[in-house]
Amino acid sequence: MTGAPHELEDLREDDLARWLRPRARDSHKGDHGRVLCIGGDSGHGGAIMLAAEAALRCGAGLVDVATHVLHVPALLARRPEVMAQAVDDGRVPAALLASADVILCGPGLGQGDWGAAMFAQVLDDARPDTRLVLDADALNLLARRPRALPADSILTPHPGEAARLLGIEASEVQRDRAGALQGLCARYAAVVVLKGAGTLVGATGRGARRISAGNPGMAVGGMGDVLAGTIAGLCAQGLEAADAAACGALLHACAGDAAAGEGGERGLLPADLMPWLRRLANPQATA
Ligand SMILES: NC(=O)C1=CN([C@@H]2O[C@H](COP(=O)(O)OP(=O)(O)OC[C@H]3O[C@@H](n4cnc5c(N)ncnc54)[C@H](OP(=O)(O)O)[C@@H]3O)[C@@H](O)[C@H]2O)[C@@H](O)CC1
Ligand SMILES: Nc1ncnc2c1ncn2[C@@H]1O[C@H](COP(=O)(O)OP(=O)(O)O)[C@@H](O)[C@H]1O
Repeated sequence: MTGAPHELEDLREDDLARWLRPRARDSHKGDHGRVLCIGGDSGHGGAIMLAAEAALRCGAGLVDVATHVLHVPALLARRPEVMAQAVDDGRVPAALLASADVILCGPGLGQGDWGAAMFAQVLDDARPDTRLVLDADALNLLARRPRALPADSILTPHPGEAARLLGIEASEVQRDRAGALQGLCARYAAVVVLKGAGTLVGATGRGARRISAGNPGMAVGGMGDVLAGTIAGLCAQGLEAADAAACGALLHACAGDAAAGEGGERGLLPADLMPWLRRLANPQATA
């Protein structure tokens, strides 16, 4: 993000090619990063599955998942490429934390003891150079007990979560989305993606970016989980935090529009975005 703090840059689909360059012919999976997805408490297994699949479809080299024991068979049946580990005691295996380039924490995590313990473990024990993407219940836990975050952490609140993080009402966030974005970046010293129609992406001291792609068909449970996985997958491939957040939000919104173009907005499902994420993540191939 290069703009002065007061500038607002509108991003369009063409901008994807700025960040999504062709791969080196001799690259291997280790070059494309390892993402650890943490979440999916009882009743919310789909959230972490969608996030993990999105990370893979955006090109992450390796994806681990730490989730509730109940969800492991379904996850592996749907996506055998994911390396899933059951966590029943609220402790993520140390080896998983140590090997992650990016940790996505929050989709379906819940706010009970199980999720809270893993969230605290991530903040306490992740390597200092591991990038964090915090979504959904990780944001709710952070709002309940604010803590300093590692540099360049990425937060992906919807207006309800943004309101909890700022201690205000969601209607106030929506009345002044740019102000709320600025407030979140400053309060948490993080890169922030404020979701919703006209998603805004910001980071302290830099101009915000706005994404007008996306459509109301995307207003359905699980769509934000796909976004979080998308951003984590791009981060793992070496994009800087602010660029991974902007590129991920743009890619996700354009995939939502492409998928809606096929069958309409109403009834659009988060999983419908997966083939489009892949296609749009290779802009040179589709140009
Ligand atoms: N398949 C799965 O496994 C799925 C699992 N999921 C997982 O479930 C977990 C909890 O998710 P959740 O949806 O229950 O809680 P959350 O999103 O905080 O909503 C609660 C309240 O917040 C508000 N609010 C929300 N959006 C708003 C907006 N745009 N603008 C303004 N306000 C907004 C709104 O309050 P209201 O305005 O109705 O008072 C709403 O009722 C989480 O971990 C997630 O990953 C889901 O992703 C679904 C699919
Ligand atoms: N009307 C809309 N226009 C554009 N994008 C939307 C619209 N409604 C929702 N979205 C997008 O869909 C996603 C919804 O995320 P979120 O509310 O976190 O859902 P969930 O928590 O169920 O996964 C966000 O990326 C948001 O920007």
